[in-house]
Amino acid sequence: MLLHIPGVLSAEEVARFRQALAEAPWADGRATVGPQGALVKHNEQLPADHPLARELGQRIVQRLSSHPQFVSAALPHRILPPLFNRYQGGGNYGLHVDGSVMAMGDGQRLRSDVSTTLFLCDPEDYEGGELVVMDTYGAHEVKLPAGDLILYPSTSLHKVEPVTRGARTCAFFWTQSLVRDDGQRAALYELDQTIQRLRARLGDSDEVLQLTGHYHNLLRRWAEL
Ligand SMILES: O=C(O)CCC(=O)C(=O)O
Ligand SMILES: [Fe+2]
Repeated sequence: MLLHIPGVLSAEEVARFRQALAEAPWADGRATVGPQGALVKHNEQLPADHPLARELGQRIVQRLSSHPQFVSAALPHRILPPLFNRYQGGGNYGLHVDGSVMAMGDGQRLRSDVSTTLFLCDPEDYEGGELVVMDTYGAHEVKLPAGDLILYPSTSLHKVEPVTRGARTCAFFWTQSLVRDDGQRAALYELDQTIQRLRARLGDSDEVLQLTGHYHNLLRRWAEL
């Protein structure tokens, strides 16, 4: 499931993030990639252990942990501390698949189920730089307003097209979901969203309560803790 979630950060928050990141010590993005990715990755990243990356990353995780739509879609078990990247002057990231098991930094490991890009610049700030995600229906080009995010299954091949004018700055991170299978997660998301709409129309009727029970019983079946 590819899902666009708008307005995760406000315009003021994005401006503060961008101001702080403009003065950050950007480094070669190949520092955090395996041998296959290193061949196709041409961007810059803020080092993961830089205090600014930690502080801004924590704010993003905090926001998302209480964001009903993100929680419903990703069913997060663990979120890898967000990283920040920048592409400019032809910078790009060729077709790749994200690593399946990642080090959390605190000794724990995380299985990447859901990949996320949170845009910190607007489409008119740069030329190119589309995130292209492949699925059985073909290639999906994603270029969102600042403050919006896209989530997509970590099982997908994807790439970032060359940025030929301006700069593209984003936060990106991986989530280990309670439910590893994308199809099961998508079914739970759609069921949850339908229940929310029914509840808004009918209140907590018996049927809404029963459907909520079905939702939790499916999650109970599929969740891995
Ligand atoms: O910049 C992006 O939107 C995605 C980055 C990416 O695919 C990665 O770092 O693995
Ligand atoms: Fe990637």
